[in-house]
Amino acid sequence: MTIRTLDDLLSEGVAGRRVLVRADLNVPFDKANPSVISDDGRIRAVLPTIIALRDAGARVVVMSHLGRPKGAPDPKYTLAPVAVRFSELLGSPVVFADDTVGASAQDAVSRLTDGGVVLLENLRFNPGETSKDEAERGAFAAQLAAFGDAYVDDAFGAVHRKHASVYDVPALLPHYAGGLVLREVEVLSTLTGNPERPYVVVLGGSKVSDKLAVIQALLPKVDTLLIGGGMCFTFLKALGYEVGKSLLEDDQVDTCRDLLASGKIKVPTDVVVADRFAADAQVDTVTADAIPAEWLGLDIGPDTVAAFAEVLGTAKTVFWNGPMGVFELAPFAAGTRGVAEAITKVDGFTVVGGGDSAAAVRALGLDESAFGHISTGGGASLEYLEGKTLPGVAALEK
Ligand SMILES: Nc1ncnc2c1ncn2[C@@H]1O[C@H](COP(=O)(O)OP(=O)(O)O)[C@@H](O)[C@H]1O
Ligand SMILES: O=C(OP(=O)(O)O)[C@H](O)COP(=O)(O)O
Repeated sequence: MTIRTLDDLLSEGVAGRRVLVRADLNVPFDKANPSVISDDGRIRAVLPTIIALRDAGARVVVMSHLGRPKGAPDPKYTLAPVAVRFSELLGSPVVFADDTVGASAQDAVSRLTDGGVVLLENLRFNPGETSKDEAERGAFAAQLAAFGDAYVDDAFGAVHRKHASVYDVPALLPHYAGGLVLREVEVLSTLTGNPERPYVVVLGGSKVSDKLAVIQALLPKVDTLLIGGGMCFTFLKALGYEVGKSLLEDDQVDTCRDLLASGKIKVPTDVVVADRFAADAQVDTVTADAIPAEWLGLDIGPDTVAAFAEVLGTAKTVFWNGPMGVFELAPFAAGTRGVAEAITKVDGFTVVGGGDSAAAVRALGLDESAFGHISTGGGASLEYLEGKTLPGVAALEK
């Protein structure tokens, strides 16, 4: 099945046409200063698509989610600061609509002139975006589709979500893949064929339940899986250790025990623990079987970094998603830094995927060019590597 691309749309001519672009502007904010964007990589990643459309005279309507609000407006998750940064990077105005499909959005879209850009408020403020009910999703999709004459998906980080803006809108409009989606899929496809071995996958981060589901499918394809970050504690619990107040998916402990039986998974042997989730917390490094009851694990320890680096030293293909610890706070950044540095030394093809993982590479001042590819999508990359059909890609193929 062929996918029509942004270039196809541009060659059809877009001057004066309204083009609805799904972007993934789900950027991280500074933990100490929550109104400040700490990494604008995802905004930069979609700029070529927006610039091409703007310069061709399209009327561009951009839509995105931010975080995981619960289907209702929540000021904590407004895209307003993203619109400001977006406009700075674009070098031209971005009109922010302070609702998604309501009066403000309708007004902003109706006032668009050729080459103008509107950003709608967070899609997830509307329950229809993420609903499992097809009719509810479809109704929201119809409201969004009314804003466009064509649809471009350049939200690689969200193509694994069967959400209205990703899956249902393309069924209602002529649809095209943006350059970012095409490039990401092209690079990741080199890992699904016959990756050079040893093939090592490193997983961390905080979206524990999402990722535990992926591990099962990924295990047969990889030689070694290194587990750090928030997800390691469910595995440590499966080994019979107490994990204090660390992130834990209690109902997944049995699954983790089964996964460990594969013999391919390495988990931390030491952990950096803290008495609370804060940069000025009391901090200690303990063996993985000695996490104090009231404390929480916020990074992998130095012995684990050394053991992971040894495995990575022999790897020929590496995929890494999810920070090894809370790298945003200095006392918990060493694990992520150590593993990232080990990956930069790999004599083979390396891919880093995920909004926060890519942000970590930049925040820690690592050389981005030392990685083979830095993907904007963590969960999306993982599901692609797992061999799953991605709803967003399937919708573009139809
Ligand atoms: N031990 C831990 N406990 C709590 N949060 C963690 C831990 N280790 C890493 N994290 C957090 O995980 C977040 C990133 O997770 P995730 O969204 O899954 O990664 P990505 O965006 O790269 O896919 C970071 O903000 C980091 O602070
Ligand atoms: O941040 C994202 O994914 P990632 O953390 O897996 O890279 C995407 O914006 C998707 O967000 P979601 O996992 O809340 O659907």
